[in-house]
Amino acid sequence: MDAMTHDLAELRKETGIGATGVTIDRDVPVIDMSDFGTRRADITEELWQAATEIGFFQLKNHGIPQELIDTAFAQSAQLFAKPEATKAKMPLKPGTNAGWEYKAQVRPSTGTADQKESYQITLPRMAGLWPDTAEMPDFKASMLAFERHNWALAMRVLSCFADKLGVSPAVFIDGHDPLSDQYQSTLRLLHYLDMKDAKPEDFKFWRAGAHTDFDCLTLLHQRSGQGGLQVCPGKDSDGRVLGWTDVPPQDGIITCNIGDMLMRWSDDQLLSNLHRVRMPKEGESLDARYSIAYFAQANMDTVLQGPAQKYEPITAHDYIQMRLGANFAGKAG
Ligand SMILES: O=C(O)CCC(=O)C(=O)O
Ligand SMILES: [Fe+2]
Repeated sequence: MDAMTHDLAELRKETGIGATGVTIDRDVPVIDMSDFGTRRADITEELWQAATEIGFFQLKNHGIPQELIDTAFAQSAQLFAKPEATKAKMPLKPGTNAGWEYKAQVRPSTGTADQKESYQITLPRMAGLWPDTAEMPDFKASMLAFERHNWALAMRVLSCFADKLGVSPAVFIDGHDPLSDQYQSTLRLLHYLDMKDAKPEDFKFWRAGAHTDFDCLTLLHQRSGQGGLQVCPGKDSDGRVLGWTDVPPQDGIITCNIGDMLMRWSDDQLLSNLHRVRMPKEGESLDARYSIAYFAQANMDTVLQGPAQKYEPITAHDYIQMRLGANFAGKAG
């Protein structure tokens, strides 16, 4: 096939959100958060540009101690290494974002389950869902500390967006108040399965199928050498063929994306775009992959409405219910 027929064939095959698409090299901006107190205005401009143009950015010198991140990953690996019967005592109740699940998340974009297990922490919903303290004495304290640090960083980023939106930072900070029983931000520990003994056909699945996040802002911690995250800034998509960009993990860097809730809350100024986790390619490590995501999601009773009032006001609770409903109807999300 010559290049042009090949391109056309590729174009026909690779359409739709769940398809492989094409790979495009491009940079996801890395934003330096150091000296935030004095550099706030500049940092705000950089965050705003990235969030309004592609919806993805990376943070360095973000202030979360590396030791806390390493401990959270070590505790996560210990948890996932426990026997299935132990983990099954902490089952995820669908729609709660709390507890453990194994290959239970089916993405509407692909119709198949993500090749992963996850354990999710949503603080007001954790009764009976923490691992046994005798077996994992440091788990809960490490996760609580890590969760709070992620919350604080997320609020710092949201405060910058508040400045540009012309609203008080309190709109976001009170809207994600962690002391409220309405709090529904989530720390999600992720374990993508080892592919060393996998069959060739297993590689046609996704570690995480293409989706946008429901929340306001996601902070994603990755481990270097454990790549696979790909992002798709909408505006570069070529017709219906989507262009995907690898975001290789780097030590000390947190990858962030805007979620659907903040897109609505900002009257569509801040962009929630597609991302996914692909299988390892030939020559890449077939080991398990671990990542940890913090989803800053407004409290259930927070009313979402942007400054330009483009959409009707809606509580974050009703918004999530609406999105879950759309998922069951087979739409992307
Ligand atoms: O594990 C990753 O790299 C991405 C996870 C993700 O996008 C999600 O859980 O929403
Ligand atoms: Fe995601």
